[in-house]
Amino acid sequence: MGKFAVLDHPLIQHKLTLIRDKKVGTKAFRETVNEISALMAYEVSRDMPLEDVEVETPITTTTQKQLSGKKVAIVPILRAGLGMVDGMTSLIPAAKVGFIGMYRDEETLKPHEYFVKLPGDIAERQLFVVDPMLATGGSAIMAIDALKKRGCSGENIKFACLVAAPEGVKALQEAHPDVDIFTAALDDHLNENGYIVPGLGDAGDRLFGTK
Ligand SMILES: O=c1ccn([C@@H]2O[C@H](COP(=O)(O)O)[C@@H](O)[C@H]2O)c(=O)[nH]1
Ligand SMILES: O=P(O)(O)OP(=O)(O)O
Ligand SMILES: [Mg+2]
Repeated sequence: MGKFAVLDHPLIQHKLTLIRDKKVGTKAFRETVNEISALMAYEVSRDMPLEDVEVETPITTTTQKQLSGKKVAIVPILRAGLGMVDGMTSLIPAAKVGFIGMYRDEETLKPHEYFVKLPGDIAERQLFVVDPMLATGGSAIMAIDALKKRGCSGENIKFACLVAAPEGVKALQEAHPDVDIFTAALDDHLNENGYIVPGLGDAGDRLFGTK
């Protein structure tokens, strides 16, 4: 089974509390989602492999560490996942970005894929799939299905969200037990409309000012 981690760094917790407030407007919501995503990138990338490299400092020659593993791609699930991209790339600037567009049917809560655009070498990369909300888990499961269909291995996929519902974590772990899951908060439950409680509402609408 992949790792499941709640990233409880105080700065992450504090910033997440700020954006749960329904009075927070689009600008502050977007900026804070990016700040949280940067802090999460730091934790999510913690086990990236290193190799020794020789460096000549002004004083001497020394053996130090540099990143050695697979190149990274960040894969936001549109729209809401877009809000996490700038924060992630602020820490991993060389990452490529792939896009999976998905919306949830409001009645059935089933995800519908409407767009996929990925780097050509996606199967060779370490992937960070991002979506602020893991609710039923349907969108994340379908996005990871789409990546596996294109040759990506679950061991190279990490899923990061801001708020997860227990129902979504269970569904994602059952569907993709090889994928690590990181969240800033594990909330209580889903309501009858498929929204996370207490949650923060519809992340896409709050990020882009729609509805
Ligand atoms: O409280 C919520 C719940 C869901 N969303 C949006 O839906 C998908 C995730 O839903 P799944 O049921 O896990 O497929 C996510 O992309 C969000 O955009 C939300 O914003 N707020
Ligand atoms: O999952 P949805 O339907 O909320 O999509 P979006 O992220 O575009 O708001
Ligand atoms: Mg939405």
